Amino acid sequence: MSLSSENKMNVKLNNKDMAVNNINSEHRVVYDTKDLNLWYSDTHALKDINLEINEKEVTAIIGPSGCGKSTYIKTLNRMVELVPGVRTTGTITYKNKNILDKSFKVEDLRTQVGMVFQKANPFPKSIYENIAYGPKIHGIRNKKVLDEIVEKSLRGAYIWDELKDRLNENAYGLSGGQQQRLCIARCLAIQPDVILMDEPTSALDPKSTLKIEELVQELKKEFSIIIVTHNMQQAARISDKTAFFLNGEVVEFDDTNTIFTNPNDSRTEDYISGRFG
Ligand SMILES: Nc1ncnc2c1ncn2[C@@H]1O[C@H](COP(=O)(O)OP(=O)(O)OP(=O)(O)O)[C@@H](O)[C@H]1O
Repeated sequence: MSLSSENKMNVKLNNKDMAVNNINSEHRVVYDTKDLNLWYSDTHALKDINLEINEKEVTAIIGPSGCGKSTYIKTLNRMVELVPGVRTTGTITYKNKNILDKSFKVEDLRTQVGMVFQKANPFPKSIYENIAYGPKIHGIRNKKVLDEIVEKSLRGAYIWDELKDRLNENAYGLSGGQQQRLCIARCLAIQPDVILMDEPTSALDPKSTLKIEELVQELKKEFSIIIVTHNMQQAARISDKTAFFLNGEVVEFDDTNTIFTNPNDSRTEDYISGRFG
């Protein structure tokens, strides 16, 4: 994994730049979802979802409360199956394998797909141990190697300079925004292919939010990122593709620029212009 230098904070956020990015990009599909349905017992939460998510892009999932955004993102790492009574049909192909197939080992997925939650959830351990934990579980014991992983991961999450002299302090002593970037660094330490983010900035102030948004723009050079957000401006600023969910269905999935400037479906237009949701 080669992480970008901390100095590269030159982020292009306006629609024109995004359009140029989209035209120039030729990405392979990282997740191919076909005819996915999901039920929580009797609740039909996802209905006939078909989505091709490209690698090394930011894909935003938007839609009103209860439309199935979190359910979908948690299906991508099979976290959703921890809920009793969940049933799925259809397929999600990741690296040529259907991850919903019973024979697919969920552990294989967890080493390749990291997740960042709405509320930062560091372990009650030192900053260093938070990052070293995953690599240690995967058998890395050499202190020098762990030191390198910790530094690289914190640099990758643009938080090395802030934390390099505090590595032995408890992570609970960090601000909310710092804790969230620490959690992103913890994801990077397992060298994932994909980072799932479920409303990662909804509990943060505008300054911390901006830092995470800038970080996402840098991370997409190395990783595929799927982000659930309630924040329309955020989706418009940072994503390449946007999927609009409503009542468990995908109403529209397209280049973010198209979704926000020229949507096909009147329901998309109504939602992004704030007429409901
Ligand atoms: N653990 C669960 N058990 C039963 N039903 C659930 C569970 N989690 C979600 N649901 C239902 O599935 C549907 C989709 O919920 P989900 O949390 O995916 O929506 P969301 O779009 O992420 O909402 P929000 O924006 O409020 O987080 C809702 O009807 C919800 O009540």
